[in-house]
Amino acid sequence: MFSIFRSKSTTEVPQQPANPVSPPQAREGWLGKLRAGLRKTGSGIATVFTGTRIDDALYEQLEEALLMADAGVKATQYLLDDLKHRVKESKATDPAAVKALLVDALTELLAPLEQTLNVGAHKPTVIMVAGVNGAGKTTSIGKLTHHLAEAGASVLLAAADTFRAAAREQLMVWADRNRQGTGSVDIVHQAGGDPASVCFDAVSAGKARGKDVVLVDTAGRLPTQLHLMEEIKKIKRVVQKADETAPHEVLLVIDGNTGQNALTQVKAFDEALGLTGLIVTKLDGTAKGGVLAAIALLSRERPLPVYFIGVGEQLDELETFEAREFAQALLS
Ligand SMILES: Nc1nc2c(ncn2[C@@H]2O[C@H](COP(=O)(O)OP(=O)(O)OP(=O)(O)O)[C@@H](O)[C@H]2O)c(=O)[nH]1
Repeated sequence: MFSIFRSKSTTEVPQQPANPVSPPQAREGWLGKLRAGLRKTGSGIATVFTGTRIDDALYEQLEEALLMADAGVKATQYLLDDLKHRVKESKATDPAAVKALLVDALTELLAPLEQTLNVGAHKPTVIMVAGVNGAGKTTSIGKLTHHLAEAGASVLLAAADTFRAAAREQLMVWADRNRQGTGSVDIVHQAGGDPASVCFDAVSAGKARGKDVVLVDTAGRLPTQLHLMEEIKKIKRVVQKADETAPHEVLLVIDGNTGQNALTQVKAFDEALGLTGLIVTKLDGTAKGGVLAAIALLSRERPLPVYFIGVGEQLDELETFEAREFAQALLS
C-alpha cells in the first residue's frame, strides 16, 4: 500500500511503511516557499501585533486583516472570540503573545483538515479530480502522479477532458515526465469521445492491468453550468459501473486565489459528487490564504480534508497540509 508523502496518526488504512518523498530538508525548502507565498496574506495580519497594547483597536485591526485575507465573516468572528478567550485565560499582556495565541487558535481550527490520503486499500484506487476551469487540476494530477510513481505505484491517467486537445496533451506531457520515476504511468485518452466512456475504459483497463491507482482528470466546469455538472455526475456513475467500489476518492481542486467563492464551489461540487477531500493550489503568492479558515469552519458540519496544497508549477511543489505549519506560515 502507498501512503502519499508520509504517514500520520490519522491514517485509517493499514499500510506498509510509506516511501516518504519529502525528507525533512525538502519539506523545509517547501515551507520557505509557503511562507513566502503567504506573505501577501500574512503581512496584513502580522502588522496588527507590532504595537504595544492589547486593546479594542488591536482586535478591530485584526478583524479587518482577517477579512482582507478572505477568512470570511464567520471564521473571522470565530477566531476573534476564540482568541479573546485565550488571551483572558493566559493573562497575556503584550501583542506578541497574542500573535502566538492566534497561531494556536488557527492551528486548532485547521487541524481537522489535516489528513493523509491513502491509496492501496483498493486496487486500483480510483481518484476522481474535479474543479472549475484553470484551478490546477491537471498540474496537481501531474504532481500527484510523480509522487506516486516515485513511491513505486503504477498509475493510469484518464484524460476525461476529451474536447480540449490541449488538456489531453498537457496530461500526456505530465505522464511522460513521470515515466522517469520507478512506477509505471499509462494514459487512456480519446479525442472528442464521451468523457464518461473514457473513464469507463480507464477504470476497466486499470483493473485489467493491475494498476495501483487510476487518476481521472475531468474538464473544468463552473457550478452554474448545469449541463456540465450533470456530465460530471454521469462520469461518477459510469466509473461506478466499471468498479462498483469506485470512485474511492473524489477530490475538488480549489485555486487559493479564489477567496470566499471557494465555499460556493465546495458546496456545489459536494452536492453533485459527494466530495472526499480538497487540494488547494496556488498558495504561492496569494493574498487570500485565510480562505482555509473559512473552509475549516465549513468542515465542522461536513468534514473535508485538505489532502494537498500546491505552491508552484513544478513537480515537487505539492505538499501535504499541516495545520500548524500553515498557521505559522500565515502569520510569519
Ligand atoms: N503558481 C502556481 N501555479 C499553479 C499551481 N497549480 C497550477 N498552476 C498553474 O495554473 C494554471 C492552470 O493549471 P491547470 O493544471 O491547467 O488547471 P486545470 O484545472 O487542469 O485547467 P482546465 O483543465 O482548463 O480546467 C497553469 O498555468 C498551472 O501551471 C500552483 O500551485 N502554483
